[in-house]
Amino acid sequence: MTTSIIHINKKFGSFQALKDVNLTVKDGEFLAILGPSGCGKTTLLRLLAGFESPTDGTIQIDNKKAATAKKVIPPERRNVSMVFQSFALWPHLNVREHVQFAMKYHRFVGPAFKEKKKAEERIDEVLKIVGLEQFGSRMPGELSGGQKQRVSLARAIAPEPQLLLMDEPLSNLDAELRIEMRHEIQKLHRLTKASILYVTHDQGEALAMADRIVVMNAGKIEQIGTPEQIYNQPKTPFVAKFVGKANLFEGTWDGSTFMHKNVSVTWEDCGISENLKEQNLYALRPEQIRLSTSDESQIRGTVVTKQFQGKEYQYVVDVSGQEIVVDLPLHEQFEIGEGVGIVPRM
Ligand SMILES: Nc1ncnc2c1ncn2[C@@H]1O[C@H](COP(=O)(O)OP(=O)(O)OP(=O)(O)O)[C@@H](O)[C@H]1O
Repeated sequence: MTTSIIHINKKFGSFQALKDVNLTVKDGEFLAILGPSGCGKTTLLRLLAGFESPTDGTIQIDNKKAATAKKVIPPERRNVSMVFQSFALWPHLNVREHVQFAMKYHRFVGPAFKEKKKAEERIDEVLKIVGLEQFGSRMPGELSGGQKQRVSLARAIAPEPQLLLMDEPLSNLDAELRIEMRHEIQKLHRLTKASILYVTHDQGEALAMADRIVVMNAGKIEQIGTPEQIYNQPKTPFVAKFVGKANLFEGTWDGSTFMHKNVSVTWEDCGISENLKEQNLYALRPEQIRLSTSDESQIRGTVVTKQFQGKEYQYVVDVSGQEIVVDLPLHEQFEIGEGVGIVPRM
């Protein structure tokens, strides 16, 4: 099933939350919507679920118009399920009843599941998929955060939706559990073969799980691409900074050579996107820089902070007022106050 978002605009009063958004979710694809707080991620998901209507534009699900400014097909008539950040469980239903309820009231449940025995088998199956086969009679109040999120995943996949919408499903879990659940969600994607639209502000989650990432900023799409394209070839300064935490240097490009704006330093192209070149920028991620105490670089600065990160040290170097972030292996140590040169690792 393909879902298309065509020239979508969404206004709340005079505030425009989405600005001419165009996007296609391919059949079976895992698409992450990545962006900072308030950029419009949840609004986009709510439009797809049918909880909001667009101010302008069209949403097409499975080649049918699901929403325009004039007509919106309600959530229960779309073959779509949603998983919420807050789990959204019903306090009076046990685990098994949550899944049962979703299957009973989901209009698209296949005829096979309408038969009681088949429905019971399907409930057993999904509880097994999410690892809750022993917890069927537990009430939500008797479950941990991770188990609650597993219930909401089971409830969402039970009716076999073709599009699964996930709104920051892991953000209420602790760091270790989040990493574990990333694997679970990927497994679930393989098993269900549903298209997944996964909203997150965590770049690690998006890079780890998605087939493609849509980076949003202030209601607009900045870039769409595979995790590798987004990380290695950011097209805009925002994507370079938000996803790769890149340092941006201003200068001029002459073919494949970059000349720094203030000092006579030239750098060869290490895969900078054409769009950044057109803006006369050179992006270097923290791990693409080394520091030097010799005079091999004229871009000189002073180490202002040094933080131990386990596998590396992270330094901030002040270069004429610009803060350059650099990650160095443990054996390349510098001290706060030390004068250093910035050198790309080619
Ligand atoms: N019902 C509403 N009425 C008015 N403004 C709204 C409404 N819903 C969302 N907004 C505004 O639209 C913008 C986008 O909100 P949205 O919830 O989509 O952002 P988000 O990217 O999901 O953020 P977060 O990561 O913090 O959840 C925000 O500025 C928000 O304040």
